[in-house]
Amino acid sequence: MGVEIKVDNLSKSFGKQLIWGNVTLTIPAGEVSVMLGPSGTGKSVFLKALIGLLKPDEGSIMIEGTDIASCSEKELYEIRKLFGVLFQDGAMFGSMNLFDNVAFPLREHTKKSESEIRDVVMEKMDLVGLVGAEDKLPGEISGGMRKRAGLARALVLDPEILLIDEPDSGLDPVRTSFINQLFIDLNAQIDATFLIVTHDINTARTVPDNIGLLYHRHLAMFGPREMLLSSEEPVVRQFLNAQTVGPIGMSEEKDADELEAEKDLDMPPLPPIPLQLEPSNGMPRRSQREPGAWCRDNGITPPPGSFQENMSMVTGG
Ligand SMILES: Nc1ncnc2c1ncn2[C@@H]1O[C@H](COP(=O)(O)OP(=O)(O)OP(=O)(O)O)[C@@H](O)[C@H]1O
Repeated sequence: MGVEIKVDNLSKSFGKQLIWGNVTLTIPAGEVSVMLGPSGTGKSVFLKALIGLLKPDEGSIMIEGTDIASCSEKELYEIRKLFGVLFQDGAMFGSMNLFDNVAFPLREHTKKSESEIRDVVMEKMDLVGLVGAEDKLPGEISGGMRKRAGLARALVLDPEILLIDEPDSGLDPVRTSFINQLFIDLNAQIDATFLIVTHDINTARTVPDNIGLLYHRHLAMFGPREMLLSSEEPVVRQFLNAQTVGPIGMSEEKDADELEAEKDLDMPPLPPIPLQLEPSNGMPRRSQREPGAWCRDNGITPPPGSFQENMSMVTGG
């Protein structure tokens, strides 16, 4: 289950404004990947390109032999059936209760009977922990519950790829932890390919198998979590450790004067790499790797104290 997304040399501009160029990466099948980047670097534009809502100017996006960037509307319609999308606010219809919101894609895209629809909806409501809330209106529930309902709706057509746009927006740290745990538990159960766009450094450090970083109109790096968390590359290191020293400034890149002023400042040492979040039932996910395996296989010594239980969260410096 889960399919690979192979992106090659992708570029997108609006008018004269280049959003990003030469983006090349393979999002592995069945794994959880996170895309990070400062505000305005085009993370949402990237998600929209993946589902064919925005056409890139150059490059290809191959999914199961179809190039999303150049295929016909008919092919796009077919390929979109592989996707589930969770938008930032859950994108619920305000006048429909949660049951009808979650049932909506089934009523639109399948010929299932109402009793079959009820079974699927209740199964997905159960997966996201919302059984009992079917009759509630979106306006009557918390932001966290709305996201869960959006997730249930994204799951009803049994997607092979789940795209999730800023799941932590508007959520407190506890709700964010719960929803992160839900993603890991879901990935273990359905084995779909997950791509999560987020600003939350703690999510990026603990949840995914892979991390990507969009910065300054290009993809700075994409690879296994341990590769980025042990990277000395200044942009990656600054962003993933939420530091002020480094090339990223308040409004994207620092200018020459700012960089000159901090040239004698050392970047703080890399913090330990935390353990990756595991499924709550203790059964490993198919794509889960042993802690430290990537570092060991690549001859990298992880920062001291890495992969220990009960490590405190990164708070930056
Ligand atoms: N349809 C559009 N037409 C013109 N410009 C657009 C369009 N969509 C996005 N942009 C521009 O593309 C840039 C990247 O936007 P995007 O929303 O993808 O950034 P982001 O990285 O997701 O930001 P944030 O983290 O703040 O959500 C912005 O400058 C935005 O104004």
